[in-house]
Amino acid sequence: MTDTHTTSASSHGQGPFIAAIDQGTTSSRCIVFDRDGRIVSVDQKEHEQIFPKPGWVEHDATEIWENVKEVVAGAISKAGITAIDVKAIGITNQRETTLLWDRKTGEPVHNAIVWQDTRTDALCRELGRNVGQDRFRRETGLPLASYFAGPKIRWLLDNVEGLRERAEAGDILFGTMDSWVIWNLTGGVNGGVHVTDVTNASRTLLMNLHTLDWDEKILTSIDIPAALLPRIRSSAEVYGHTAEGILAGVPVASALGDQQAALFGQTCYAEGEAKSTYGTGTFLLMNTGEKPVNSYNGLLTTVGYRIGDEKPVYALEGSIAVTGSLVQWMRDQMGLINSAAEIETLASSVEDNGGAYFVPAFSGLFAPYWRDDARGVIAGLTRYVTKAHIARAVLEATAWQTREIVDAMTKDSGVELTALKVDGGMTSNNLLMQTLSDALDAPVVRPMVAETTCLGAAYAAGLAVGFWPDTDALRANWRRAAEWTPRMDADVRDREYKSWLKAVQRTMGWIEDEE
Ligand SMILES: Nc1ncnc2c1ncn2[C@@H]1O[C@H](COP(=O)(O)OP(=O)(O)O)[C@@H](O)[C@H]1O
Ligand SMILES: O=P(O)(O)OC[C@H](O)CO
Repeated sequence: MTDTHTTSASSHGQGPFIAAIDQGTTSSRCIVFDRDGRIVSVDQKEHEQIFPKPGWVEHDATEIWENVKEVVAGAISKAGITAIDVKAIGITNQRETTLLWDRKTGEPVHNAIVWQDTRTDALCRELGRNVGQDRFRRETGLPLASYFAGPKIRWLLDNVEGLRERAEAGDILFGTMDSWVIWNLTGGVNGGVHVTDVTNASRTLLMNLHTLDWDEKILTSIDIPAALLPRIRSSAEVYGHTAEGILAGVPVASALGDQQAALFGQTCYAEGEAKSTYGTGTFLLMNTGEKPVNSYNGLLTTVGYRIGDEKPVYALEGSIAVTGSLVQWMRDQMGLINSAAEIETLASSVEDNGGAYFVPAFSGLFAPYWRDDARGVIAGLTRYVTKAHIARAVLEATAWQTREIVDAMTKDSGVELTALKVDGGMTSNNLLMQTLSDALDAPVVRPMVAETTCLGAAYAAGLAVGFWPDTDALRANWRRAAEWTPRMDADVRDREYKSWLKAVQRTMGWIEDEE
């Protein structure tokens, strides 16, 4: 278990406090915040990544729930507080990761299928032929891709013996990790509430973006029974109360997908404000106001957040599947570095990439291409290239992928980014942040509290229970911690970007229909 940024509650007065749970792709964490949005305590625990076949990624949801309980107890005890000091709990989570469980026993029927998993490639192609790509984009704001939850549910119904009959009888519940955590927190088999929030529901391919309810026609065409589905609620309201444990009786008062939570934590409350989060993957979201904006350049239209009965706020999103996980791959699968931080030292030992470009299309390519048939390549290899050049190419891959998203965002929204707000684990890498600023030709800024995902969930929960009065009070908490400005010559930037785009083309069409 890791324990970072931990301070005692006494240095932040006597509270009260808000706790946030972030159920992420690699770990679960709980952070306690004070009224100024400062971190009081943190506890975090990683869970196993299960890779049963190439392209398949699963999590054990029971292990995740045990870890969630442990980190909540850890963060509360490190803060030296009790349930009385905690006014609400907020939930944020890895999105799209899909779980079905038995309503009566609380047992998962299968491991959770993780957002990165590509097992539904062929199913998506079949649905595209039978139902049509445009239909999904129009109603849900999303392209038909293995990334989203709907096809994963259908795969489980088709592949776990007897499951469809149990689902049709109403014995099975579906949830993304928000629903699983909330259901368990609020009592599980003893009356747990089965809900999701509108941001998480907007990632299923099953929610109509205009009505903000499940779309019956789409459910019929993917062949998913409505009896499985949770009720869709706003992102900030009291769903129920914690049934037992260290926080028994505390209201569970927010849920947002982690990227939307980061948008909220970065206080992007005005149209045109954007943030980019650098974790396992990278996700750039721009607030587009009260109406969904269609994308014609490969971005997703999604719900940004909805506070109680207020109008929903929409966002355009550019999703990149592999950024921090490429650094993990260099460490765990290749053994070229011993820690994620070491990639900066290795990459800094050379001036440039030595002509190498690494396109990590491990789960196909997400935005702006949405190509399930792509797979990773390292292009431009010669005998000159060393592991240090590859390390540099790994960092540049994150920067150029972001540049492609920013270009698409400008085309779709008409908004030129004057600066990019960043957060997430990779932003501790200075070389990467400088490379990003160079690739974008724009300043990159990081706030004082880099844990914006948990902060956003805490903010939404705090608004729901009146701990903070309004979003203006939250804006006042945002403080700049670091800024990087562009240093690269324009002609070098143009040449490098062109080479990157050429390398991207080399990834496509690797997987053929019959595979
Ligand atoms: N100094 C660093 N340089 C590059 N990548 C890093 C560095 N530190 C952490 N990472 C990457 O950041 C990711 C962890 O960030 P985090 O925001 O905790 O991710 P998540 O919320 O997706 O689990 C890991 O994939 C790790 O490889
Ligand atoms: O858990 P993270 O931070 O890797 O985020 C995953 C995203 O929500 C996937 O859409």
